[in-house]
Amino acid sequence: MSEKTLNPFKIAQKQLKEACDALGEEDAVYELLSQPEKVLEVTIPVKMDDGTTKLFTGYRVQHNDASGPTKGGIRFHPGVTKDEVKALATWMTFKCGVVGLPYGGAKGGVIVDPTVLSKRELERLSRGYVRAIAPIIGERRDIPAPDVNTNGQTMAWMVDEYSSLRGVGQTLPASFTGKPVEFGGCLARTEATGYGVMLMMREAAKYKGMDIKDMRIAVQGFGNVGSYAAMYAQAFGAKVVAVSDVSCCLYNENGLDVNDIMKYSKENNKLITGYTGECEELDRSKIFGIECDGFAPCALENSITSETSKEIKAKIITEGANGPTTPEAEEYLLEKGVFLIPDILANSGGVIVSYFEWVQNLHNYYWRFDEVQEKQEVKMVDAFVKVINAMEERNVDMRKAAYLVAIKSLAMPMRLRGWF
Ligand SMILES: NC(=O)C1=CN([C@@H]2O[C@H](COP(=O)(O)OP(=O)(O)OC[C@H]3O[C@@H](n4cnc5c(N)ncnc54)[C@H](O)[C@@H]3O)[C@@H](O)[C@H]2O)C=CC1
Ligand SMILES: O=C(O)CCC(=O)C(=O)O
Repeated sequence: MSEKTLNPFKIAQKQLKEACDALGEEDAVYELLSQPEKVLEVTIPVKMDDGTTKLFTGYRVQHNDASGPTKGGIRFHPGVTKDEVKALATWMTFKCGVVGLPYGGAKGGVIVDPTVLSKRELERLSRGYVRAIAPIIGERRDIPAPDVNTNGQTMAWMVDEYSSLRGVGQTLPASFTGKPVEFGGCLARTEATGYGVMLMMREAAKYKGMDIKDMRIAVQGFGNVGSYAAMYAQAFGAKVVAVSDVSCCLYNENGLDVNDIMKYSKENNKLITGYTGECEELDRSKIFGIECDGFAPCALENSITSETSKEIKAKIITEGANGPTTPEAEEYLLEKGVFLIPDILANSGGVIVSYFEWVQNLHNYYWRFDEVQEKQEVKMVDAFVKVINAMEERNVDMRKAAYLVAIKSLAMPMRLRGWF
């Protein structure tokens, strides 16, 4: 099996096993966390614009609800598989655990190429998916959010559909997060994941005796996470020398104009190819070999393989994507002395601000943009310090340390509930 097609669920289980062994936890902790509690597979019939009906396969996986309702995004992508959604749900449990949110993990996915669907077809698919998973979700049970190829608009359709289905004669905004601000969304949620990725780059730089202002940074993926990661890297004073997406890599050793590229990509079907500002357009694979100090993979799983890791020049990697580094690549990078901030910590900003959105929806009281970012920063920097302490105390790498922190916080409620 090539590393690109490695089963992410097997990787998640391996990461968990290693951390449980390092902690000396009872076998029951590994057993309980190694399998999701619920896996729902659904078939969604969608009436297409040409009058035909197409069937789509979707999943919702709830991994563990010991600490609270489950939480996690919904992905629309042709490469979605049941095991990928199981892995993403598992990682969500540890992500919520490491930053201390009162949630367990979940994730959803639909096998679809959304780029070939019209807006109307996408709306019908989103509503159909919600009708199919409605029996197992809810604002106190499992709260979905956006992920790859879904956004605030998708969430708005889903809240609308879910609220009518529940038939209580009222809108239920807390049933989904990542909604548009005009429809119960939270200020700073759109920016949250990318902002958090660069908060972690900044803290990692400090820990390594560097200053983010002196860093050259490269970002893979220019969607929600990657574009805001690049924007905040620049806002923190770093030089963003390269960004890439599925279409190409843009490079300028003197620094790119990230805001201008964001504007261009919005007007160009969310792609950066053809941008005519000051830079070179390279093949997307060139992002790995860019001369830089910090690298943020913000696209999909398994992009840093044993092959691409050999090209990476960065001293710090912050994983904006979920599962971007294969175990083989990680081993090589750690041996080389690269400081790697794992996904469950680095990209936790999204679910942290989703939690803030949920709290605001339940209270119908809304916070300012700067209040949200301040609260996000406090949570992430606290978690960073906890993980660094665990790393130093136990002499393990950052990923294992993050799992140790998360597993400790998960084992207690499971024990108190009498699950083992
Ligand atoms: N949206 C969120 O709040 C969160 C997302 N994540 C993770 O971050 C990653 C990205 O998610 P989003 O930005 O939301 O998705 P998105 O759909 O907004 O963007 C994905 C980006 O990746 C690019 N891409 C796809 N294949 C690529 C390839 N082979 N090479 C280079 N670029 C490629 C796309 O062109 C696009 O720019 C995913 O792993 C997701 O699970 C993690 C935490 C929260
Ligand atoms: O915002 C959320 O609730 C979940 C975000 C997500 O799917 C993730 O962190 O991978």
